[in-house]
Amino acid sequence: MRKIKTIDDITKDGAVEFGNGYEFVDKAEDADAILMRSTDLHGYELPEGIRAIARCGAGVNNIPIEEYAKRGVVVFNSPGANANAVKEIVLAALILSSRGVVQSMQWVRDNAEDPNILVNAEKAKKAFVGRELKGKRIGVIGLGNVGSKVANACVDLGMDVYGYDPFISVEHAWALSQSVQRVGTLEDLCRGCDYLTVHVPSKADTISMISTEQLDLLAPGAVLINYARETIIDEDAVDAALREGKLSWFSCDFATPKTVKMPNTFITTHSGAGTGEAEANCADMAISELKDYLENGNIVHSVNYPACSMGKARAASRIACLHANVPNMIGQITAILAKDNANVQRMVNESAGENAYTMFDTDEHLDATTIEALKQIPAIYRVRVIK
Ligand SMILES: NC(=O)C1=CN([C@@H]2O[C@H](COP(=O)(O)OP(=O)(O)OC[C@H]3O[C@@H](n4cnc5c(N)ncnc54)[C@H](O)[C@@H]3O)[C@@H](O)[C@H]2O)C=CC1
Ligand SMILES: O=C(O)C(=O)COP(=O)(O)O
Repeated sequence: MRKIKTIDDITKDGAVEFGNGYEFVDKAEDADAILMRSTDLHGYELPEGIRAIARCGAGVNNIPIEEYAKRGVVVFNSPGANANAVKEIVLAALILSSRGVVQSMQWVRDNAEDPNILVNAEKAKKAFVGRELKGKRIGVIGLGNVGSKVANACVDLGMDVYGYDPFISVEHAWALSQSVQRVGTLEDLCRGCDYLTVHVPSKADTISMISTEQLDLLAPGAVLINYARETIIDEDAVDAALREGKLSWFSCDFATPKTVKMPNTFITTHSGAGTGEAEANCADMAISELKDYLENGNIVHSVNYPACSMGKARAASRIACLHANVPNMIGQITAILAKDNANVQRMVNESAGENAYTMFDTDEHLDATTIEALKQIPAIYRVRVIK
């Protein structure tokens, strides 16, 4: 029986299904793998037995992925599985930031006792006059799973859409409408925008990427939308821009001690991915990633190890080595296998950044001393006997 520990409510109704051969455990100490969402694992004491973590969702800034890589723990996410949910809430934010919908509804509630409300509403409505999105200029920062969908939807709304993403994938470049105009610098993107929306991960080069310098380039009375992470905007700069009227509105998904005090701001409860469909998509993807890794050693959608696949484990034995991406690893591994006279059927070696993965099938089971010798190679973080 393989054992799974869940952290966070993976779905609203609690339903998560791994199928035969798996059971859920209460303590991470008893588990082989963790299925989780947004809990911050920095400072968490990860038990030695954990081999893999799957984050149901896109952002992994809540997980110390490099530290875990060095401990031989593969971290997965579920790219794209919640992107449509985020796209839809960003479209809502665009409209709510432009049309006084919430304020007008509030007026109606506040005047519910007025017997002449129908007539008085006609007089009140001028306070809620907004502007249309059609023809306005929007800058989209990050054209990945969410950003590319948002950009295309804004084209469909008749907006003048500009995109900035120096690392755009070929897949997302293909998916982008030809009407989205790509620009080469953040400054060129921001210049003259009526709307700016951010869809980048939180990492060293995106922390506070929207600050006074960028806000000053926007059109007067622009709208800023942040459904990515709170760290991406400089909160003091956004607060000042709102108070000075440089920004007319700010919509974000992150209630921080500072955002909650900002004027002209709508804040949701980190609900960008909060649909039943997104929860189910993320859980399905994360569960199949964990199962393929635990049962076959295959790695799909990892954020700290390379993709690597040898299909189902059918040979007598399958071994996986998680190690540093340094020279002569294959030489050292095969030298140990040669000593054991092991016949390797297939071997795959892949690397990504500082980390690498070597997986091989052999005709017979390796003996314990061979496995121990593999573990003793200095740059090896973990050896898994999958079968
Ligand atoms: N509010 C919510 O519930 C949700 C928030 N998110 C956040 O949104 C982020 C984006 O999500 P996805 O689009 O699914 O991720 P993704 O990985 O598909 O796309 C991110 C894009 O940002 C680009 N990028 C990276 N660094 C950049 C930089 N310095 N400048 C410009 N572009 C840069 C990448 O090249 C990539 O195309 C996630 O990392 C997460 O933090 C994602 C899903 C739900
Ligand atoms: O996918 C992401 O990055 C998100 O922010 C969604 O997070 P959640 O699963 O709603 O905790």
